Amino acid sequence: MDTLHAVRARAVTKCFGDVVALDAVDLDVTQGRIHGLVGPNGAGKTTLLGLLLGLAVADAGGLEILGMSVGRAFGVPDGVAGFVDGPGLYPSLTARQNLAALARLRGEDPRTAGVDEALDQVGLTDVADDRARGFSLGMRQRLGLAAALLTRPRLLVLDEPANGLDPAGKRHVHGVLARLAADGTAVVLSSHRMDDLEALCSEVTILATGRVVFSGPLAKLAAENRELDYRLRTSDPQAARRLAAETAGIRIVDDPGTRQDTETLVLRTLVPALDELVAAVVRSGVAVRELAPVVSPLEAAFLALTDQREEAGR
Ligand SMILES: Nc1ncnc2c1ncn2[C@@H]1O[C@H](COP(=O)(O)OP(=O)(O)OP(=O)(O)O)[C@@H](O)[C@H]1O
Repeated sequence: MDTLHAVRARAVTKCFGDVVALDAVDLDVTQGRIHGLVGPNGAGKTTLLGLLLGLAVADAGGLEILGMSVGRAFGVPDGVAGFVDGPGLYPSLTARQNLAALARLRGEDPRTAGVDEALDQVGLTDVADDRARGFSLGMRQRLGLAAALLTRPRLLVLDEPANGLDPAGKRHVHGVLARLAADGTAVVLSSHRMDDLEALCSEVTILATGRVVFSGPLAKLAAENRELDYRLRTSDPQAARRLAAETAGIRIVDDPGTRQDTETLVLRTLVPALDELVAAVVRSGVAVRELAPVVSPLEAAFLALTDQREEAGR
């Protein structure tokens, strides 16, 4: 048994009729890590999460979850919790009653199952006695997460967990996931929010039309040899523009978002040339007031890799 891997998928394929939802997908998720799944609509994220939750079985390939080979049986594997397409809740029960009912279904005493602690962790203590029927999408997501926490999972699987969350709700959920990972639980989540993925995940898998186009540490994407657009604001925009034009490997690009803003330059370049420019700007007595990528490295990689995929498929 491989104790380090919470998930090990090899060449997993899943079709719905003629649609190949997953095409020979490999996925490794290490225990104690938060692993993000990202991809355009229809890329296969929910299908893959569904396989991890035992909601469907693969047509081909090998899938090991928490060291156990998943065969052709449906059902949530031991130690796994989570949900896709929103959590299943009893609308007529309160938040607390929902969790108590789930504890009872698993044969536990609801008084000692950690119901109140779970509600507290996701920030729902104040509405513990309100019926789930009246809950917003974000509150339902948080209650679903609390239900998953009750099972003390070793693998937590979540489809778009930040959907509908307000900033406070998001802070709660991010905190819960980070604590779970610190305690050794593996978390696999999908999201369209690059900022959430960057804040939470140590690893990401980018899917496009059912295929893995990148899988690995986020840091590797940042370090990939890829040009990014950077916004540079200085105390002397004209001097900065002149220096940028003189620096090899830097292109000044027109950014529609800042066309009115003559103070800011948008530069397309690799990191070493950017370093050279910043040093030259500072040497010439000009202050750097702001320097940031126009889109994050993850988003840039996502756009580049998923575009490539579409080009290749044409
Ligand atoms: N039950 C199903 N029956 C038929 N086709 C399906 C079914 N589930 C998924 N598909 C198809 O499989 C492909 C992958 O869908 P999936 O829902 O996994 O993508 P996704 O990456 O989660 O997309 P989104 O970001 O829109 O949620 C799509 O083409 C979808 O239409």
